[in-house]
Amino acid sequence: MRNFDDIIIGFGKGGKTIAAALADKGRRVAMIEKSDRMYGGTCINIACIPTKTLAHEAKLLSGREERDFAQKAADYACAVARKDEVTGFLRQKNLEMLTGKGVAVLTGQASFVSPHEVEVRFADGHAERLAGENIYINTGAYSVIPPIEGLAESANIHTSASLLDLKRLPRELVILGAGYIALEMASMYAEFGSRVTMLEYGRRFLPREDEDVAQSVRAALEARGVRIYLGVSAQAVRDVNEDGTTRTELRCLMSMPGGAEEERIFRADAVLLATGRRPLTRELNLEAAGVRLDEQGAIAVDGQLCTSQPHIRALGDVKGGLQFTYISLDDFRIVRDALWGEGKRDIANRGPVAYAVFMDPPLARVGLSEEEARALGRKIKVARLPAAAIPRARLLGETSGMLKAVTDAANGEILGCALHCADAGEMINTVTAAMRAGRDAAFLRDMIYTHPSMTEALNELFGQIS
Ligand SMILES: Cc1cc2nc3c(=O)[nH]c(=O)nc-3n(C[C@H](O)[C@H](O)[C@H](O)COP(=O)(O)OP(=O)(O)OC[C@H]3O[C@@H](n4cnc5c(N)ncnc54)[C@H](O)[C@@H]3O)c2cc1C
Ligand SMILES: NC(=O)c1ccc[n+]([C@@H]2O[C@H](COP(=O)([O-])OP(=O)(O)OC[C@H]3O[C@@H](n4cnc5c(N)ncnc54)[C@H](O)[C@@H]3O)[C@@H](O)[C@H]2O)c1
Repeated sequence: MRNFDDIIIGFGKGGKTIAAALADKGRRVAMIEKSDRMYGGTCINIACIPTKTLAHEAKLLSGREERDFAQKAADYACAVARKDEVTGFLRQKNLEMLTGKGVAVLTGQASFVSPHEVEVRFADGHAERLAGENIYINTGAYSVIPPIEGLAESANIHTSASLLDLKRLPRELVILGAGYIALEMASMYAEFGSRVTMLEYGRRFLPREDEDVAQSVRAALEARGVRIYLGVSAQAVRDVNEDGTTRTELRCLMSMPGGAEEERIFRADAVLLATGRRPLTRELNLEAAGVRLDEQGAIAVDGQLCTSQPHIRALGDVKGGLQFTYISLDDFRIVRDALWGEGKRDIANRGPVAYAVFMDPPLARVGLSEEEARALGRKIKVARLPAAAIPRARLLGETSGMLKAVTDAANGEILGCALHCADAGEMINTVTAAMRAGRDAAFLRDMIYTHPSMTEALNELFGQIS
């Protein structure tokens, strides 16, 4: 059995960053990653980077002259090849980053044998045990597969990971779900040339957003031909052979006004399950380590990410809560502060955390929505601006969307901001920085922004309410 100071399970954002930092301190570190296709973790291999690479390619292609489906499919295959190039490069860089620091990278599946011992099972079937003084769990999340009859037998069912590897552009893509993954995939595949249908179980589109923002997003998708159905429950799928092509039929129950339900069949060349992701703990044999889960099945942690075993910490998606790469990175900062800093960082003091959905145009938000602020009983001022009013949006020809700000009516405190416009994913960071620094609406109103930029729209947006 090999002994290490620190064992990291899972090559995710938080895990690889803490592995590198520990190695820099001269500690003996082992990184266990179950797949040689996953060095660098979910983000660079099967999530953020490949989706945004494809989304970028899709946008470039959508600006081209009219093409027939065969040409669009050929362009899509080239985009997938470019995506593979980008992820392959980053995967190798990530591996070299750790091995270059002397971290022992073991490619096998890890599970606990005892609180300080981990077994690694390699692809060829042999196993090795490692002992570690401290252990960091960073195993991420898995895609939820809803219990729908016939899913396992169908040839056309995908999670986000397998869809990104599909070399053939689907003519008809049906997406179950209308969350983050669904929005990005719907927007991107519609731009590539697929006919996209979203089937969402819930009855409200984007229930966490204000109605006007959700409507703006819906209108942008529908303008690309995306069909959106709410209150849909998929019952069964089956494959049918049509002209030598295997297509999939989804039998669904649709909620009708008045409470009735109607059956409807949707046909697809590919079906994406975008129905949520849950913490991946089931392969870890956590009972052997005495590590407890919370009610949601995530690893239970305290504010500094210690599990029920103080020498074992959990970072990223596996500990529940927000599932973003930058949260996993912030988890690393919390651990760094606990190990070598002042011990003041905590999951409760991250400050405002924004998100961006990289559809076209992107949607980004930080802080409270108008509905949330009102539900809290806050006296608020609300400002709205159509994206079409922004000179840069005009010159880009990207005039769909809207901007919205929510502030405290008495003191101008910025409570929240939702942006659905070109560059929203960049602009939101400016608003987040102002909120984090405790600056008010007048600060963003009077800030000198570059021109012509999308961000300068914050002058006008916050000018309406301060
Ligand atoms: C399609 C998609 C798009 C997304 N887009 C964005 C985005 O634009 N921006 C954003 O911030 N977030 C995005 N996310 C979320 C983001 O990818 C995750 O929140 C983030 O990658 C989680 O990182 P992590 O550190 O928890 O671990 P991960 O990066 O998930 O790493 C976990 C690693 O552990 C390995 N592993 C698991 N079990 C074991 C085991 N038993 N033994 C050994 N190894 C194991 C896995 O193979 C994996 O490599 C997206 C997610 C998806 C699915
Ligand atoms: N840009 C980003 O930051 C980004 C992009 C993609 C994903 N992510 C992360 O990945 C996580 C997972 O994304 P997601 O979109 O899978 O989850 P999600 O939780 O955002 O959305 C899942 C949706 O599927 C619906 N649903 C569940 N079961 C269903 C069923 N059987 N039929 C139809 N609809 C059903 C839910 O009502 C919900 O609207 C997100 O929470 C997010 O943190 C982030």
